[in-house]
Order: sequence, then C-alpha cells, then structure tokens
Amino acid sequence: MTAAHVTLCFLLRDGSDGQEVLLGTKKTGFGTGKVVGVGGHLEAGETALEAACREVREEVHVTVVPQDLVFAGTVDFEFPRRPEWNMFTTVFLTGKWEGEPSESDEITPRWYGLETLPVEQMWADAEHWVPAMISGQRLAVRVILADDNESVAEVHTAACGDSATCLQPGA
Ligand SMILES: Nc1[nH]c(=O)nc2c1ncn2[C@H]1C[C@H](O)[C@@H](COP(=O)(O)OP(=O)(O)OP(=O)(O)O)O1
Repeated sequence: MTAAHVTLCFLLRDGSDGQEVLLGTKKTGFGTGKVVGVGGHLEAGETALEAACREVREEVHVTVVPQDLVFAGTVDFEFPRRPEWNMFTTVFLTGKWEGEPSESDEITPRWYGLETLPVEQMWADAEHWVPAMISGQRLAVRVILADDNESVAEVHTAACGDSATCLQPGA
C-alpha cells in the first residue's frame, strides 16, 4: 500500500534558556491528544514545501514562505498492522515566520525547550528522531511501529543529502 505523503514543519526560536521548538497538542484526527509537530497531508497538486506552508498557516495561524524553509529529512512511518496508516513525511525547519502562533481547531501550539521536549506526550518514536532533526542533522528515518500501533518495533536512521537524493521517487 502506498504511504500517504505528509509534511512537518518545526519552527525554532531562541528562548531565555536556549533554543525552543513549536509543537502542539493535536485536537482532532490522527494522534488526537498527542504533542506533535505542525503539519499534515499534501493536497492534490501540492509540493511538500507548499503543503508545509499551508499547514503552518491553517494549524497555528503563522505565515512561512517556501524560501525560508530548510529541508531537514524524511520519516517513513510504517504501521504493519494498519498499513492504511503508513505515512511518508517530509520534514522542514525554519527560524523565520510572520505572526504569533495561536490555537486552531486542529492544534494547541506551545513552545518547548529542546532539552525538555514532552516525550511522554509525544509518539513513542519521536525521541528517536525529533531531537536529532531539529538540531540540524539531515536524516532519512524509517520507523516501524509495533503491533499495538504505538510502541516502536524498529527505527533505522541514515544520513541523507539534499531533498533530491532523499525523497522517494515520485514523492
Ligand atoms: N508515528 C508517528 N510519530 C510522529 O511523531 N508523528 C506521526 C507518526 N505517524 C504520523 N505522524 C504525523 C505525521 C503527520 O504530520 C500527522 C498526521 O497528519 P494529519 O495531522 O494531517 O492527519 P489528520 O488525519 O489529523 O488530518 P487531515 O490531513 O486533515 O486528514 O501525524
């Protein structure tokens, strides 16, 4: 089954105790109740970059533009017990945006220090790849979820180059 193509965009800022990342509590849909990155599914005809900009605007009411997003890698989420949930994620980082993040119907945003990520409220796999990616390692990650669709069965991580060499053909 072909994985759905989704995006995530991590906004980064300098806080009083070091760098901070914008995450949010998901209010609806996939992963409701978890603290997640801002992002979602690509719409027909959209590139990952365009989708990331749209999702940031829709979910946290902030404007980011494609030229300010930095490609950070990819994450392939595989749910062997629920292959219809498989997702291929293109991840971006940015330190530039316009506006102040605010709550939407989909997410309640909040800034977190990189050293104090709320890993117990995030997907169990997140600690295996989120800190590395937001600290600037460009990675191609493959996450295989366990039979409960929550725990981590396997995580494979490889360095990846630019988006042209990292993305799946046709993605
Ligand atoms: N195992 C996992 N760990 C993780 O950290 N994020 C995951 C994950 N599996 C999926 N995700 C993320 C990727 C994607 O950004 C998000 C799901 O996309 P969406 O929020 O768009 O889904 P929804 O079904 O809620 O919304 P729609 O796109 O509006 O249908 O969940």
